[in-house]
Amino acid sequence: MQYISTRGQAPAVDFKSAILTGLAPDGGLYLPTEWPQFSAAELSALRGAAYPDVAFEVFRRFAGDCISPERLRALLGRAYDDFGHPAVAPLVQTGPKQWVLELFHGPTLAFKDFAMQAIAPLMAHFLAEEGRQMTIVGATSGDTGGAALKAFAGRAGIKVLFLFPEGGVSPFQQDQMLGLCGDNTHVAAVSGSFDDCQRIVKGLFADDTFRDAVSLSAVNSINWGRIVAQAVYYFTTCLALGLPDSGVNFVIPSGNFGDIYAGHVARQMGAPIAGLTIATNENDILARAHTTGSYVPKALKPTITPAMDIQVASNFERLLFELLDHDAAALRRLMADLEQHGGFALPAPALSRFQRAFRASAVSQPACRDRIARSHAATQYVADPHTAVALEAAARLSPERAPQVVLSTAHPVKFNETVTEVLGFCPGPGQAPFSPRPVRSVPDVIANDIATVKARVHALP
Ligand SMILES: Cc1ncc(COP(=O)(O)O)c(C=O)c1O
Ligand SMILES: N[C@@H](CCOP(=O)(O)O)C(=O)O
Repeated sequence: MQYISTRGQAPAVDFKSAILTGLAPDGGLYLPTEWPQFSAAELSALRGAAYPDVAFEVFRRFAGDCISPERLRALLGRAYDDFGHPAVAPLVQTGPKQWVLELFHGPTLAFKDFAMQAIAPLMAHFLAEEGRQMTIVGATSGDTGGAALKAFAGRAGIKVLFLFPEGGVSPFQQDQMLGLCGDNTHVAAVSGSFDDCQRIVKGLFADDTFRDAVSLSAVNSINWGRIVAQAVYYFTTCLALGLPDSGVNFVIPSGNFGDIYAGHVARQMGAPIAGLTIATNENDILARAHTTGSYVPKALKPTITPAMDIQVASNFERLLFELLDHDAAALRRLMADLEQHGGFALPAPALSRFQRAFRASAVSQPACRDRIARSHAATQYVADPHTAVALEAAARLSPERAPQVVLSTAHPVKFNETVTEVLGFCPGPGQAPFSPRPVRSVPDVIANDIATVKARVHALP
């Protein structure tokens, strides 16, 4: 299978190059030239299959020409060993037709573990085959960083540096990242926003000399491997719910548009998905773009859902490419407008496709707090604030025949301040009440500019 760049100015590559490279050399995001399919019979045959077996079937369709089935099965067979729930991605029923898909049973208590635990061994395998080394530089609003540091710790030939916005992640997330720093895993706080961190990472990729000198790669959801790994739980959910004829309605707390885009990929591959709803916080560029077609970032507002405090949603570029009928030149023009003029307007046909394929809802902080309280009162379910954003968006949808699944993207303990403020308590990872540690570590803070980050990367041990 070949992968092309959304910007249309880089050569097509295979799966191995796409995931080792991260971002295409023309600044675009890699996409497959076609959607591999699951037939109805192939899906039915997977009913009751274990999570790693479904993951194998999804990955094999994208990567089968780059890795033997035996090796792929062996790598994925171990990828979910550190998850704290035998179902890996369990469903908890919270209403007659509503389930919460708990994606926080991985080693860092966030949905990012699903992808990192799968792509880290895969990337290490490909890298060893090539006899190469690499430096991964990433941007995080709190969860990607922790999951990546955990998954890549101690991997030979791979250095990792994650940038996060100073004061823009929860205390638990910050402590977790600092605690996961080691010989090859590093973090720095940037005096800026997550969007600044993401802009710096893309800026590093734009400098060919730097990129080659450090053998730069990315494991944010700009990396195609992340999307494949995240598509898996949409399949396992549809399978667990019996592949209903009505399809499944998913509601997804969204920021960088990676998680919901993975749902779109699963749908394109044949998963019975009836609906995909974008749930945003008050940083609502995706919901505004969906309603009006105007994709214009506003000043960032810090919220109680910091992991979604994002204005420029990197994976929206992948969807845009499809909405524009794969017209890379048109996409480049819109991206140039975003960079030079602060935004763009979706052409009318693209907007109407976007509206047909997705629904969207923006949730305020009071509504999010209220939903944490109401969910707990009604069902005893303790939702983290990001999950609560999606629960609130789900409550606003008109009732439908299809089962509704809300993605729970982080354990409540990662945002225990807000949960405790609303409910008076917060469960810890083992369900015991959580008590915060009194002493917190302090990160290095670096300037919000590319030159500083380059120097930092060159100085990595
Ligand atoms: C807890 C949590 N929920 C939701 C999101 C949003 O997901 P995405 O950026 O894939 O849209 C993130 C960040 O990615 C997150 O960490
Ligand atoms: N919320 C994310 C932001 C980065 O998203 P990614 O999916 O592109 O890695 C985080 O927690 O870091």
